[in-house]
Amino acid sequence: MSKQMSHLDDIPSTPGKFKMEKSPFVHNRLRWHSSLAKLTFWSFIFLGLILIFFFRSPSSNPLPQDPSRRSLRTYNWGGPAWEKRVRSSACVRSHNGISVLVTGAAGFVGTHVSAALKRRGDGVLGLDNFNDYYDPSLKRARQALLERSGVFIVEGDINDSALLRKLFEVVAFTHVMHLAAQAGVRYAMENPGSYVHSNIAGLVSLLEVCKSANPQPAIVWASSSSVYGLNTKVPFSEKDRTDQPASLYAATKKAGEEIAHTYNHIYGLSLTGLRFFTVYGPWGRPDMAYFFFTRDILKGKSIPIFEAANHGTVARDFTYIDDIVKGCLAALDTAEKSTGSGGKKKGPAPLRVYNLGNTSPVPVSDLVSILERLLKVNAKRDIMKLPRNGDVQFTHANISLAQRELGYKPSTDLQTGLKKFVRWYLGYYNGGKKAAG
Ligand SMILES: O=C(O)[C@H]1O[C@H](OP(=O)(O)OP(=O)(O)OC[C@H]2O[C@@H](n3ccc(=O)[nH]c3=O)[C@H](O)[C@@H]2O)[C@H](O)[C@@H](O)[C@@H]1O
Repeated sequence: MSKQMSHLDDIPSTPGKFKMEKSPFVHNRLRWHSSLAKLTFWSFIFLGLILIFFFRSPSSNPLPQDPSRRSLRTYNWGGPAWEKRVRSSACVRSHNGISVLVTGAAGFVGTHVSAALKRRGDGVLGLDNFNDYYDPSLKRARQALLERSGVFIVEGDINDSALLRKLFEVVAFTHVMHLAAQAGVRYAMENPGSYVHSNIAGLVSLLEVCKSANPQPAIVWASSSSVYGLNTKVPFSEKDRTDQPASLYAATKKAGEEIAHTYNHIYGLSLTGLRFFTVYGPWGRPDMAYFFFTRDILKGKSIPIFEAANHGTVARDFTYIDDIVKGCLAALDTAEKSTGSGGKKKGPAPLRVYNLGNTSPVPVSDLVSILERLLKVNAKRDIMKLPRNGDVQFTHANISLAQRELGYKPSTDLQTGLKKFVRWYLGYYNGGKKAAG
């Protein structure tokens, strides 16, 4: 050890009592030494903080309360028992049946489509992240319903590529019915990130896995009537312009249609987008107007009814769930195979888009009148100007393409459909006594 070092070692530990050496060399060494000590000290503190954070991290404590951080949730999957359930649920039980991965299976449309597929003997495996955009207990009740008919819902996110790859490893799905999405037009202004997460990143994650699967599945997925945005030509036909979305929700669905084009073009994936028009019915979504109007009419709360400028009517082409389910099954049945394999395109594959609507728009105020009659309660109407929150004034589907190519023929008018909804609602929420989310 050098002399100088031993001298430095003799420095008193109380800095205030230390007399500075004149030599600049000694001065620098001293500063270096004390900075090293400080650095070590702070590194320990920092490491300690990281360890504390790690052990309290969301893996064991998901953050369902914060919707923008839903992606941080982790799910348990894997293992022989889990694989057995996956295989058994996806097992085809009818001659010429198909095996379908249904994403968003605990959702409104997902539950109905899964049940219908299972009923006719197809293999069905559900996937859902059970997020808390609306009351998750409703999703759990739908899950219980599906479980009773033999459909297993894997808990996980479509952004989890490892999980998706595992599912395709366990089952050679012939089809994917992709219904997992962040829905709702107005909520996009509150939580834009969740739309990008589910409707764009999630879609790409799913298509990436589908493109590499061998065999590649055919994919049918939920687009939306909202892609017509500010289009004023009615009824809306698939050939009309869709480049003026009025909400971020609509923009992400439109982006989905363009992304579908790319994966079809490069990888030969068979892709069918279905533009749903305001789907309603039993087991529906509590964020939709017909649902929370029912809840609030029963509670005696006033309901906001939007109207356009100059008392202009706001109307929707409300479409009953059973008609939508028939359209979904027909889209799956007519989807030709994807042509690629192992991520390589072998030839052109179909790329389709269909309107699934009811072809008869109903003003929102008429929807409220029907509900009043069915519930036998007068609504407290609060007529207000259509807020600038992404809503469009009206929707109206031209369904001739779906009629021709899918045999789609909606047969439920709003009065009949709402009657079925109200019957379910009163039963499910115990005559309105149980709280509706
Ligand atoms: O078909 C579609 O493309 C879309 O249909 C619905 O969106 P929307 O038609 O806006 O359905 P609701 O939120 O149930 O609204 C229905 C009607 O009630 C009106 N409304 C809504 C809320 C409210 O407080 N007051 C009110 O008058 C809306 O302006 C709209 O005309 C779904 O929420 C979307 O996920 C779906 O993609």
